[in-house]
Amino acid sequence: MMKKHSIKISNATRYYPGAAKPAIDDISLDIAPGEFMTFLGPSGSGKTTLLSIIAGFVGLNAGSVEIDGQDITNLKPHKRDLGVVFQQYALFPHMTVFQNIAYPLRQRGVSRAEIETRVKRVLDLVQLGDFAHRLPRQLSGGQQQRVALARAVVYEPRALLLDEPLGALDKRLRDRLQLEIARMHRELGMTFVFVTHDQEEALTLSDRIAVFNNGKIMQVGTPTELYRSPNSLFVAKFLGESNIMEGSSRGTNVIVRPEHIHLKMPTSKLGENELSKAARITEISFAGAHLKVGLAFSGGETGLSLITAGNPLQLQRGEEVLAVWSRANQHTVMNDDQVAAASKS
Ligand SMILES: Nc1ncnc2c1ncn2[C@@H]1O[C@H](COP(=O)(O)OP(=O)(O)OP(=O)(O)O)[C@@H](O)[C@H]1O
Repeated sequence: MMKKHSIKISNATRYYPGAAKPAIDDISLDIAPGEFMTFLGPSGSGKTTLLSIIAGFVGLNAGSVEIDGQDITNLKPHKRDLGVVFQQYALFPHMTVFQNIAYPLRQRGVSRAEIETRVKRVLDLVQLGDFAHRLPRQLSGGQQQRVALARAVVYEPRALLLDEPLGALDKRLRDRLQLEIARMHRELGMTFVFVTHDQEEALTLSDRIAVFNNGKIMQVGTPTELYRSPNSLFVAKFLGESNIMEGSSRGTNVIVRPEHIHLKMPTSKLGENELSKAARITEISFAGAHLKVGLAFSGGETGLSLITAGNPLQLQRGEEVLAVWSRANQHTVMNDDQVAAASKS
């Protein structure tokens, strides 16, 4: 188990040359020692820029980065002692797997015997023990990326920064490597900062997720917190499907997750803490254990209900129903611009 390190970003702002608005707009974030932190957000929202700021590849116009309380804002990348893995594997093509992984150790003047031990250990960690003498071109994409992971952790950096490391892989391989990355994080106990635009990947892997939009972090929280209590429409939409309705006060919206919407006959009586809206069924589709029921609410919004398969009500497309949910399962959120404005401190 390695020593665990914290990363602190304070009021970070970065303009790319000539840009009218910042790629990173006054972001502050604390990453705890040993935490698996994911930056999640749409393309262009600033995830890679913030990761590159931590790595030292991109500078800041304002703000600071600290590791364990030490200010590293002006430290050169190679002095930061951070492991980095990008989407493209960037292995040395003429070196074997062993030589690739040994490279950062050789550069640091580690002894031959120690190199032998450490490379073996990380090869086992990424389950490539039998591939030490192959060249990168003799490996699959997934295997190459495992070599890149091994090379990034072999010198025991203070944290591992991963920028869409699974982005170039097909879905099946992606799922497998996700599990391997989760296992590596558990076994190493190291701080991981992981960039993705794939919400499922973020929910599977992360201790906490920072949701990016337009150079700002909209919300930071555990997967459960973000899913159950999103603070904005943006976060609600980005993490799964929701029913979104206008709230009772101005500038607010009410959201309810599809699994919390029950369907009843239009004349049904409501319980004390139940709320409802009239709706017409636009679609019914089978999704394994659930039926997915598409809805058109009376107010014009579209919605979705997930009900356990079996269809006891014999629902039909075109039918008028009552969409019902309990008060405890609805969340009132502010509009996105109000949340973004409030996040500035
Ligand atoms: N080297 C650069 N020069 C100028 N503008 C840049 C540069 N790199 C990124 N940008 C801009 O900064 C903003 C944030 O980009 P960034 O790559 O950080 O987003 P991202 O969330 O990582 O997106 P993606 O998921 O597509 O990688 C974008 O508007 C992008 O066009």
